[in-house]
Amino acid sequence: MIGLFEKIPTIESIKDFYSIDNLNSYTDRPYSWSNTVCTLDGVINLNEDLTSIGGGIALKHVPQLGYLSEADFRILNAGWAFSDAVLITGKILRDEIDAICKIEFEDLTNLRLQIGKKTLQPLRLVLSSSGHIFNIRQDSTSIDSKFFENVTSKIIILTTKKGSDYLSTLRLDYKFNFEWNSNVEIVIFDDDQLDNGKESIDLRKMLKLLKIRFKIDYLDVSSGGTVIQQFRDLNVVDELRMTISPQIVGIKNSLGVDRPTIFPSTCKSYNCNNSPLLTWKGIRLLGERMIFLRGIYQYRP
Ligand SMILES: NC(=O)C1=CN([C@@H]2O[C@H](COP(=O)(O)OP(=O)(O)OC[C@H]3O[C@@H](n4cnc5c(N)ncnc54)[C@H](O)[C@@H]3O)[C@@H](O)[C@H]2O)C=CC1
Ligand SMILES: Nc1nc(O)c(N)c(N[C@@H]2O[C@H](COP(=O)(O)O)[C@@H](O)[C@H]2O)n1
Repeated sequence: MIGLFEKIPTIESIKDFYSIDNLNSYTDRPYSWSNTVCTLDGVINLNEDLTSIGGGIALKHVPQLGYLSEADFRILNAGWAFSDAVLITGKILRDEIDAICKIEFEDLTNLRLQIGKKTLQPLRLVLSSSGHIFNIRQDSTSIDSKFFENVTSKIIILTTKKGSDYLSTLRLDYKFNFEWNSNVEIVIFDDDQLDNGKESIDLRKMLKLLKIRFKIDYLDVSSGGTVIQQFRDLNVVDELRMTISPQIVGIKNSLGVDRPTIFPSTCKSYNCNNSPLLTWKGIRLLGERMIFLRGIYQYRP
């Protein structure tokens, strides 16, 4: 259960840490885990620029510590390798212009095939009620998006009628300079549920559709805290997977703007009798610095 990771975690160590043997999916939803790297104070994006979060949170550019971020990225990819689909959000695509969410290690795509997956890459799912899934500069007449460049593995955009209408207007207003081909599918949900005055997709309905229509048995939720928290409050996330980066950064950026966190303050209020409890299934330490956690949720009425 407890162990050390190598500087570049080996495929054997990864299988040992993340194996999904003996974990059954459900009839009406996928088995799911969240996948996050955060600081000790729970921050998941320093919000200082529009680059990958590995740079700041996972200490990518700190002298002598860059290997921590490389290991974290490999573990992130490993979560994707064991999944049938990866869920991110429009917010992520707006905040991280480099986000791609594709497995970048050949031994991990091989591992997928060994464990019976039919494709080299999992489906990529984008949740966005508004359809705002691009970072559009004000002065721009075209849109760049690494995520939508050369789409060779399937992307599903989970949105509302309003979001889909917005995406249609974008197609007319902007000259798309990326491929928007038959590998991209838009699924429209009823927008009858309101959250703080904004349309919000019913996540239970979404999960049922993912399971029944898209045959997704294992779902990696690589989204931010807002979505993970909704999953937890609905008791539909089975595991917490988290890399803890050894730094404390404060919940506001240098301009005083709030940073996103893994546990947002809008979370339902629990007490010690009904809070979701975790059992640690795996704990790994890397270089006396970074901690990798894998815990199973126990929900209590
Ligand atoms: N460090 C890490 O591991 C990760 C960091 N991030 C960072 O976290 C930030 C995003 O986190 P959060 O602000 O918590 O946002 P989030 O990624 O949880 O997404 C929130 C957005 O998703 C959409 N959404 C959420 N629930 C929905 C629902 N039920 N129906 C329809 N649409 C829904 C809405 O557009 C909402 O604005 C970004 O800055 C990103 O870079 C994101 C993922 C992982
Ligand atoms: N757990 C974790 N570790 C990292 O190092 C990360 N960058 C993230 N971020 C999430 O992963 C997705 C983007 O990955 P790519 O940079 O495109 O490969 C996106 O969901 C990020 O927020 N998570």
